[in-house]
Amino acid sequence: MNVIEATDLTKTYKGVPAVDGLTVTIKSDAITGIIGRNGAGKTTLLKMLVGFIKETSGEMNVFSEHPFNSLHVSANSIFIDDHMLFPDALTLGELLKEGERFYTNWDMTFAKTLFDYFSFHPDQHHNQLSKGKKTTFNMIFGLATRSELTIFDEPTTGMDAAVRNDFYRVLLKDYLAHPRTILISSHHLDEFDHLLEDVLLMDEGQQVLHMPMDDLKEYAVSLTGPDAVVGQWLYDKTVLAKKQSAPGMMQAVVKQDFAIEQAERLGMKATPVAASDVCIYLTAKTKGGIDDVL
Ligand SMILES: Nc1ncnc2c1ncn2[C@@H]1O[C@H](COP(=O)(O)OP(=O)(O)OP(=O)(O)O)[C@@H](O)[C@H]1O
Repeated sequence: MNVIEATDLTKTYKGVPAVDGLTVTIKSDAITGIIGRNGAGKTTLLKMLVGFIKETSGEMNVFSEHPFNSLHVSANSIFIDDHMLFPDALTLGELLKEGERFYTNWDMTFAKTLFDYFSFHPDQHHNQLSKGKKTTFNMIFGLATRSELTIFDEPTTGMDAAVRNDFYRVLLKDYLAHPRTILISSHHLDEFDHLLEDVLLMDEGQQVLHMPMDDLKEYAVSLTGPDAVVGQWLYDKTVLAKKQSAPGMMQAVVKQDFAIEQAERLGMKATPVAASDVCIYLTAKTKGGIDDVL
């Protein structure tokens, strides 16, 4: 079943598209990564899905309802990012109690276990926490809601490496015990690719690809060999990147839609390309790198 269905979805700001004609379906009970470079439109898409902002055009359904102003969508979804606002007057302990009051699936035992593990104190206030502690509390709150649609927008901002590892482990364990639809947006696919079932890669408000993580891992291959051999091989292939790897030798990253043994028989060395690198190649700008402008 699909929790999210969007057709030709567009959001513009002063005529400039942030999300640009996106057609996508997201299936239920899976963890999907929303990946893209800065400004790709990830946050804008996610905020439309939870009804925080309204689309400019196109159609969108979440739990078969239009999410903007939908009580059903807001009661069954949560959007977690590092700007989450909580009332300053309430302590962290009181915030957990409010969570329990509002969210029907709230798990207080789970929330308190994590609260203690990460050394929070019930009398602390959210606005007095450090940046990393704020995102850690937000993560606890978001997971404890057990919302049918749980969205993390850049969830590990400010967390140190140990807390980031803990976050991904907790997320996976909790998801396996309580499957639900989880979206995680990030630039850093390599950090959490082991959690994902599907990946939606965005660029300039549009979908670049949307596929199972396992397929993305095999999407491309790197071939290295003599210039003439690789050059000849590439003429009917989809080339993601190429460079001179040594004098007379070329390295090319190509879409893997051929039998690798064929390339190896011609003397090329084939090596796998990590899913995160595939995303980087597919969204690389053609203007060149920073070294070309400075
Ligand atoms: N409230 C707004 N007013 C005007 N432009 C906006 C607004 N929100 C987003 N944009 C623009 O829309 C585009 C997409 O922004 P968005 O925040 O959705 O991207 P993102 O993929 O989440 O980026 P990042 O990874 O940097 O957080 C950007 O060009 C951004 O400047």
